[in-house]
Order: sequence, then structure tokens, then C-alpha cells
Amino acid sequence: MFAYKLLVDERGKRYLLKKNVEKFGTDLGVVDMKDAEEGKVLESHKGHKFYLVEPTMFDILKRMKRTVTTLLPKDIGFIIARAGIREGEVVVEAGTGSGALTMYLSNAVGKTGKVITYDIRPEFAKVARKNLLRVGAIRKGQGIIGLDEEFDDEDEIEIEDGLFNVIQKIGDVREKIDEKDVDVIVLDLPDPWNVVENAKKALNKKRGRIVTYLPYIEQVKKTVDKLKEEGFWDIHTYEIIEREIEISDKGVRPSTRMIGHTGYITIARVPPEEI
Ligand SMILES: C[S@@+](CC[C@H](N)C(=O)[O-])C[C@H]1O[C@@H](n2cnc3c(N)ncnc32)[C@H](O)[C@@H]1O
Repeated sequence: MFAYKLLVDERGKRYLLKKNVEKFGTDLGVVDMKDAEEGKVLESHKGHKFYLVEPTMFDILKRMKRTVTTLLPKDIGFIIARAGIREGEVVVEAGTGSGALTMYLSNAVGKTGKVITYDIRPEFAKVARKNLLRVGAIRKGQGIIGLDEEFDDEDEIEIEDGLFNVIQKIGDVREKIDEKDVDVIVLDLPDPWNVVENAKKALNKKRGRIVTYLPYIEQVKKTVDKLKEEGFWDIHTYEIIEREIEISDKGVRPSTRMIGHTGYITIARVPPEEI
């Protein structure tokens, strides 16, 4: 499924390991995982118990290599649900960043869909490439369009049941979006108002939606003004706040810390064609 396995110690400490790691040492001892299957309890040489299980996408997201701030699950989940991104759809995303949102978009559109993800920075795209490779969103050896570089990925694990539905591109979406008939365009970049005209041309007129994610409200206002100017409709902006609930024998209450502001999410529909 993924190129990782998850080892969890008695204290709940998690270790995300490459699938081919056979021995792993912690302060609770060395765990021998040779021939061990996921879904089993293992014991270290010091007698401490460890769970060996498959990681979820969330486990990977928390520990993956980052070049930029990535979207958090609270925002990713909302974007996918509120924009109604589903199996078989074609999604254009910019920028790729570390590829966190890309991984979940890949999951949402499934084997019959496609995610084309643009970034202007090749060095970011290359880090994202590794993250995407390890969750089976791209194939070993797959290139990045617009980047004259080959990748052999010899030491990477082969994921046979990957979705392999992501295409990476180097490009500035303010200049052009190559794709036509796109179902959804998701923009996590600082000036989406400069992309609205290209997005309008690229989106499918029957069902095209645009999503922007922005940290400052001034950016949101500028984006919404531009969307209105271009005839986009059904425009809504949201902020998602996450608060964990702590459950103990003493009582149940919200955690004192919470994830407050990260970014504002704006979703709109492209105008249909005039007859
Ligand atoms: C905040 S990061 C995106 C993070 C990403 N959503 C994630 O979850 O990992 C913004 C990215 O947009 C890229 N970017 C900025 N302007 C762009 C443009 N006009 N076209 C394509 N990519 C752009 C940046 O290089 C950067 O990697």
C-alpha cells in the first residue's frame, strides 16, 4: 500500500519506517522485524512490546519531509468534502509544495481520476516527488514535466497497488494552465487572483469548481473580487478550527491548545458558457 510500516512502542511513540527495515533500535530495545508481518505485536530484546501495523496517510503526513508549510487534515478534508471532489475527476493543483494536499487529492480521485500538480520551484517539486512516490501516487522513475532530469529511484520500494494518478509539472499557473475540461482547480499559492482568468479557461463549464487557500483575509477579498469580476458564482469562504477533546478519568474537556487559524478556504463555481 505505502512504502512504510509503522512501529508503535508501549508509550504510544510512533516510528515510521521504510518497509524494508529489518531491525530497529530504541531506548526500549532492538526490535527484530525480519519476516514479521504487520498486524502483530512484537517484543524487543529488552522485553518491551511494540505494535507493527500499516501506517495511515495521516501517519505519513505527520512525518514526511517538508519544504514549505503543508495543509493540515482539517483543511484538506474540508476542501475535498465541500468541493465534492470525487472518484474519476481531473484536478489541477498549484503549488505542489511538499505534496501533502496532492496525496489526499490522489486518493479522492482514485484510479480513474487524475491530479496534475504544478510548482514553479523545481527543488520543492523534487522533494514532493519522493513523498508522492512513497504513497504510490507516482511510479518509480516517473519524471517531472518541464524538468530535464531523470530519476532511477533504485533504492525506493516498489508499490504494486499504488494509484499512480499524479502528474507533476514545473510551471507558473499565472502564465498558463495546459489542461482543458478540468473538474476542480485547487490553488495554495499567495496570489490566486492572478490565476483566475486561466482557471476560467481550463475549467469544465458544467461542473468546474475553484478552491483557494489563503492565510490573510486581504488576500481573500482580492481573490473574491476577481472571481466575481470573472463571473464565478456560488462563492463561499470558510475557516476551519480544530479542537481535540481530552477524555480522562478526571473528566472530559477540550484540550487547552487547539489548531486555530491556518488559512481561509474559498470555493466557487465557474460561470457556464453564454449562448
Ligand atoms: C504553501 S506551498 C503549497 C503547500 C501544499 N499545498 C502542501 O500541502 O504541501 C505553495 C507552493 O506554491 C508554489 N507556487 C507559488 N506560486 C506559484 C505559481 N504561480 N505557480 C505554481 N506554483 C506556485 C510555491 O513554490 C510553493 O511550493
